[in-house]
Amino acid sequence: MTSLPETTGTPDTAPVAAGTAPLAAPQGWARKPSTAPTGSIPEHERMITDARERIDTIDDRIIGLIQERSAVSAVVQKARVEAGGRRVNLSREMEVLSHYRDALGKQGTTLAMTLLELSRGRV
Ligand SMILES: C=C(O[C@@H]1C=C(C(=O)O)C=C[C@H]1O)C(=O)O
Repeated sequence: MTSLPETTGTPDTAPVAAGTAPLAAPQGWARKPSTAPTGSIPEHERMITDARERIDTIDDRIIGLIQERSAVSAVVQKARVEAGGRRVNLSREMEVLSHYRDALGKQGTTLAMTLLELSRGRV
């Protein structure tokens, strides 16, 4: 089976700060002429198909984790409401947003807001 290339070597851009999208591809991604025999599936097509299968598998895991997160969040919300509190706790939500922003940058905040909405509905 064709293995996916590792991303090696020094990127041709400096490491990007959190919240900044890297624009340039790492070195080693330059276009090469195809050496595939006529009529066969080109190497890059197989590599893309393999990589997309991996992406679909990763996405399934992410979706499962989001569902698990929502279920755990619902337990916390229910317990608080049953104890006479509010379902939403904004200071805790700020911690969640900071966690994602620190790890992923500006889009991390957007992602965390979507996760919170999936976990507790719109406020
Ligand atoms: C789960 C909680 O309840 C709500 C849901 C949160 C979440 O899904 O992360 C965070 C804060 C609360 O608005 C909690 O307070 O921890």
